[in-house]
Amino acid sequence: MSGLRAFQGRWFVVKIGGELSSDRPKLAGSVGAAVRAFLAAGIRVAVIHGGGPQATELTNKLGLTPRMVAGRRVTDEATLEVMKMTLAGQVSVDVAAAFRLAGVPALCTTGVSAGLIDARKRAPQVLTGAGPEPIDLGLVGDVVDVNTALFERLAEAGVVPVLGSLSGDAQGQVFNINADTVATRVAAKLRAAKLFLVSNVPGVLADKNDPSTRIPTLTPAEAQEKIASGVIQGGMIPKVEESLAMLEEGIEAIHIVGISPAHALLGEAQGAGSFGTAFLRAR
Ligand SMILES: Nc1ncnc2c1ncn2[C@@H]1O[C@H](COP(=O)(O)OP(=O)(O)O)[C@@H](O)[C@H]1O
Ligand SMILES: CC(=O)N[C@@H](CCC(=O)OP(=O)(O)O)C(=O)O
Repeated sequence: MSGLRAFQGRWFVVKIGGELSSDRPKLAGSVGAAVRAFLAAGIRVAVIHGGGPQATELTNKLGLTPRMVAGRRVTDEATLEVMKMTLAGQVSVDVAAAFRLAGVPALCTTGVSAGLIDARKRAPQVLTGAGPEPIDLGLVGDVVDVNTALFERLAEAGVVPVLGSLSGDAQGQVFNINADTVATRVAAKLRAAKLFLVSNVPGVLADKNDPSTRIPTLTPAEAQEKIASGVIQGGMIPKVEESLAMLEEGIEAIHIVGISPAHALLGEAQGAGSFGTAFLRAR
């Protein structure tokens, strides 16, 4: 625990993938317990959660067809309704319940609230792995600004802001944003000491089907090579790309870490590369 004291007064941002919210005791015993330890060490904590799997499941139940391009969801009006129901509904409440179980004072909402995350529509752009043409993802946003003053006030009040990855603009439009993207932007704006992307895999794997092949640390060049050679695929591509883009923006270290074992997040916070994959700015 003593190693954590070095981060007193700094921010840690923790992103949890949507699928982790379905097992409340597991989420409470891993991420919840780690966040409690961070707070006890005087660290400020913000949490961003996704809800991709739940959204896909509800989309299918409604008889609609989910469409993902390079790990991002093409979002029309009907899809945005589904994202509101899952991110601001089911997943938000399940995450709140897990943090209650862990004894963490989490205030669960979305980036739309009080302009915590200000966004605008993402212009069509070329996406890695999706061909040479620019892709229009519909009602998908880019983060324009983060209300860091409100994050600070919430932290001073002893509250952990927990945001589903919806955002909005001052005209009242709501946007869907990949939760990894929101987390990297929030961490950069808060000049976080650490960003943790907690997922269902223990880190970046040399063989994505073999959890024993975890790569402890990666330089930006090594990570780019692993994307180009196809070692890093699917949902891991935006995670790694967003991480690399933000490393130069003031975040000291970004860690991709699993939900198992329960002490993985806490252990990774105390020793980079010990339980996950760490991207370090200066190596
Ligand atoms: N080299 C790799 N190492 C680890 N995971 C990988 C790799 N390549 C692809 N993946 C896939 O990326 C997934 C994690 O991304 P994603 O499902 O988007 O996570 P989350 O929902 O937590 O954001 C893993 O479940 C895995 O199938
Ligand atoms: C634009 C975009 O792709 N948004 C994501 C937001 C949720 C998310 O990122 O959830 P996970 O962290 O569980 O993957 C989506 O619609 O799936």
